[in-house]
Parts: sequence; C-alpha cells; structure tokens
Amino acid sequence: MSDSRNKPPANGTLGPWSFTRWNTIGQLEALEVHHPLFQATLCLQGAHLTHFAPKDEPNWLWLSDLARFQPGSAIRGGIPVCWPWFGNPARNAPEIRKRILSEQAHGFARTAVWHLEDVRENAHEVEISLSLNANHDFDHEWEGRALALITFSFSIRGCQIALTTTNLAPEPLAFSEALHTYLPTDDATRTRVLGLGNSQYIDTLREWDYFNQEGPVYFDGEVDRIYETDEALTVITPHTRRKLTSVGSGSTVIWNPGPDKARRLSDFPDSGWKNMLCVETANAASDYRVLNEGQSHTLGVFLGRT
Ligand SMILES: O=P(O)(O)OC[C@H]1O[C@@H](O)[C@H](O)[C@@H](O)[C@@H]1O
Repeated sequence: MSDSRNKPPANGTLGPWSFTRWNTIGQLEALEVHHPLFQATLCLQGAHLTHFAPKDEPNWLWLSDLARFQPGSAIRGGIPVCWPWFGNPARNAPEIRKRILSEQAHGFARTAVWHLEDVRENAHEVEISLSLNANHDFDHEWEGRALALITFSFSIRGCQIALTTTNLAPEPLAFSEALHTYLPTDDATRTRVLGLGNSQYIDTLREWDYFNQEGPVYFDGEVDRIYETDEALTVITPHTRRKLTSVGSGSTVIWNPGPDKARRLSDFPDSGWKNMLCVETANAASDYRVLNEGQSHTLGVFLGRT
C-alpha cells in the first residue's frame, strides 16, 4: 500500500502508472484505465465500477443517463457494492437486522469512500484493489467491525471482481451482500437469462413466497427475485451474450423495475427499464454468511463472453 497513490497528484501530473489515471467525474474521484486492450472507470466512492469495455466495444455495464456523481449519493448503474447488508434491512435475517441502525437499503459501502490499496498493471491485465475499514466511523449505521477488500481484474476476456470480508470483532459477524451488476440491453423484453431453470426463487413482488423457475427468465414488466443458485448464468440480449460465473455465492438477484417502479426510482429515466437488467451476485436471504473473529469470506463474479 502506498498513501501517496491514494490521492490524485496535486500538481495535475498523471499518476505513477502506465495505463491508469486519476480523473474527477462530477464531484467524485475516479481511476480510469486506458489499456491498449480494454478500458475501465472506477470511482473511489463505493468502489463503484461504472465502465468496462474491451477495446472498441461499448460499455459492458449499463449506466443511467441521470446518474449523479456526488458525495453520499449512490450511483445509478455500473456495479454498486451492497455491503454489509443487502436490500431492505427489515428483510434481512434477525442476526443481521439487529446490528443495523439505519434504514438505508443495500448498506453503506456504496456511498463510502474506499481506500486505494494497489494498482498492478501488465501487458494483458490491470488489477486494482481497494479497501473499506468499517470501524467506528460507521457506528451510526451499524454495530460491527469488519474489513472489506475488493479487487477488480480487467483483461480483454472480461472483468473479475472479488470482495473479501474479514470480521475484525470478537463477536460473530452476520452479513449479506451483493455485486449489483447493471447490464445494458437494446430491449429488455427480448432479453433472457439462462441457467436458473430448476432453481427456487423468492418473488419479492408476491409476498416473498417461494416459486420454482422453469426455463429462462424473461422481462415483460417488473421482476425482483432472489434465486437460490450458484450456477453460471448466461444473459442473452438482441446484440450481446454475456456469462456471469460466481464464487462464494449461493444466491442471485434478478431485477428490472418495469415501467411503474422506473418512474419512482432516483436517477432513473422513465423508459430506462427497457434498456437494462440487473444480475446481482449475492449472499442474500438465507444465503447470508456468518464469520467468527478473524475469519474471511470472498464473494466474486467474472463477467465475460460466452
Ligand atoms: O434503488 P436502490 O436502493 O439502488 O435499489 C435498487 C433495487 O435493487 C435490487 O437489488 C432490489 O432487489 C430492488 O428491490 C431495488 O429496487
């Protein structure tokens, strides 16, 4: 770790790397990767990836045209990191819920400023690691002490993200989380997700009851489901095919707000639901994790081609 690398250079010179540069987007500090083989943009707030694309390709991530890059606001699109709880606190297991002091959905990591740990570059790959020490600074949000370390590995093949949580407190730590990937599509109604057939899911729009999935998932209105699965998933849109392979995850959230919820969402165009879907690699619902002091758990996803 080098503290001098954690801030943009004051005199406007470039950072000490070959392909990675500091930039300011709106009011947020970001790292931009301009590698000959791929590009990426990563905000320090939220360790939030907003752009990844192999050379000459459009962004593999959906980013709202109305996204705000402001301190304290979650960025709409890209890959928000939901941590150390997923979704509505009230919908989490009692042992998670009891330590949450805020009503905020998806935890505090997505609006906290992460610390840049390291940038490693070579001819094929760039790896960027950031950390968030959930210490007494977050006492008003949550009772707990934990360290989150996230590593992004970019290559022409795709983008890999690994989020490791370590419990720093003597008491067991129960937590839920997700890598909340927004994917673009030309037409959500002509998009499908394969790999969930035969799995069970909680439908949050139908009283949080359990249902069985048969065949692909389609989008013809609001979809908000937590699937119990660790299978690799394929997302097929009219013009792209992507594969998401996970580690350390036994649950995947599939979400599209549909036309009515789209109008109520912050920083979200009314018609935006037609051009996105979320496939969220998670430890959610009964797939939450518990760590004893010093223990770690890694949740990861690789987003690549099929
Ligand atoms: O608006 P937020 O807090 O970013 O949440 C977006 C969505 O995130 C998804 O993970 C949830 O399943 C949805 O219910 C929610 O609407």
